[in-house]
Amino acid sequence: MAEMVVEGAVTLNVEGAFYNPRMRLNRDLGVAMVRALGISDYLDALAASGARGLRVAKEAGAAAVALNDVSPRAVALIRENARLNGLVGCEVLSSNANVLLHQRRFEAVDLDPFGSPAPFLAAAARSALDYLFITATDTAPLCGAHLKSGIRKYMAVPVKAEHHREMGARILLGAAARELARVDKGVRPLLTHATDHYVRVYLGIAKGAKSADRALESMGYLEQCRSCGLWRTVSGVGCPSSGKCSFCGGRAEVAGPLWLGPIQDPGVIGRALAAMEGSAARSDRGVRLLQACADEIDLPMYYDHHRLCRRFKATPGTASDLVEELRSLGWSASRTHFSGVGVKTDAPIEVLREVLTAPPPRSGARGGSSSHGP
Ligand SMILES: C[S@@+](CC[C@H](N)C(=O)[O-])C[C@H]1O[C@@H](n2cnc3c(N)ncnc32)[C@H](O)[C@@H]1O
Ligand SMILES: [Zn+2]
Repeated sequence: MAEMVVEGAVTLNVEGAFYNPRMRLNRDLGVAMVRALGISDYLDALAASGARGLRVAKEAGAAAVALNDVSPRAVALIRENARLNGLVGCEVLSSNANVLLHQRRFEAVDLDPFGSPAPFLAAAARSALDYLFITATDTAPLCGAHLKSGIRKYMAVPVKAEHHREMGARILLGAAARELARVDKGVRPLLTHATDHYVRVYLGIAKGAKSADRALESMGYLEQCRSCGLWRTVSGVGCPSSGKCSFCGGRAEVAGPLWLGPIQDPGVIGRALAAMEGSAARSDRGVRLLQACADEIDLPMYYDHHRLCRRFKATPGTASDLVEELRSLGWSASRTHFSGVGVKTDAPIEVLREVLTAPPPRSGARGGSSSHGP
């Protein structure tokens, strides 16, 4: 029996294999990124119905696309769907992904597992020559809600905090960077987003021990205050934590190791935007998400505007007002795709408190005369 769906430029029979229509945006962006990066040799390592890999073959024009799944039913469907869409040139494989990834090398490897990608990271780090794309739907372990599971899967301690979505992305990026470093490869995140129930990262890979060493310089820890929400980053392999918040004296917890380096490449994202704008699978949400990722300032973590206002007993304006006020004082600030109420800034927390608790009209603070400018 056939259960047909149309997604992007392909028609798929998804009867008896995993197919999640809510992941369409994830696949739309994947196609746009493959086009933006000009990838010609791509492996969909956990392909299910083949939705992702077949769309890459059809819409991104990648010359050599391989699709793999360990399930015989999935493999039969991938073959059928490849035929149905005139994509008989695609290679269909039926291996345990870890065996395949140890046996062969691909320009780009895409991991889209059930839950955590952790069981596949080591083999994928070996196989991927230039690009590694990873989806993780185990957001509770990544973000700190299931602490022990996070530690087991990613050998890192996530701290549950207001910026938990970015915490999850950076724990995943850190785990990938360390796996790649083990095989003398350095990593450069090109696009990172946390959307709906998953985190998705697109990594560029640079070969060589020196590249790996350079990438590991972006690893570190995050000291997080339980009381006031202040955080500070600590780069390097050791984490000298006082255990005490320097702002309010509250208890500070340590998260990590995690990735503290840049997570977006606006140049690549701009090309993905152009690819998406010109494609049949253009989606408003996809365009908005890419634009937001390109526009956010690339510093670790963000504040939740509502929580900041509650903490400082401030009358809430909007997150955009706060961004504008910080910018007018000379600080870097932006909204973030991670949260509708998130604010990223390099301003210290003292400045945030002053800005939020300044007597109205807050616009009186504009004009750049503050002694707190950078
Ligand atoms: C979440 S689904 C993939 C969804 C697909 N990428 C998409 O976009 O529609 C995960 C797939 O991984 C397959 N799988 C699980 N463990 C595997 C393994 N060790 N090797 C290969 N395939 C595996 C499952 O059979 C399942 O079809
Ligand atoms: Zn504090």
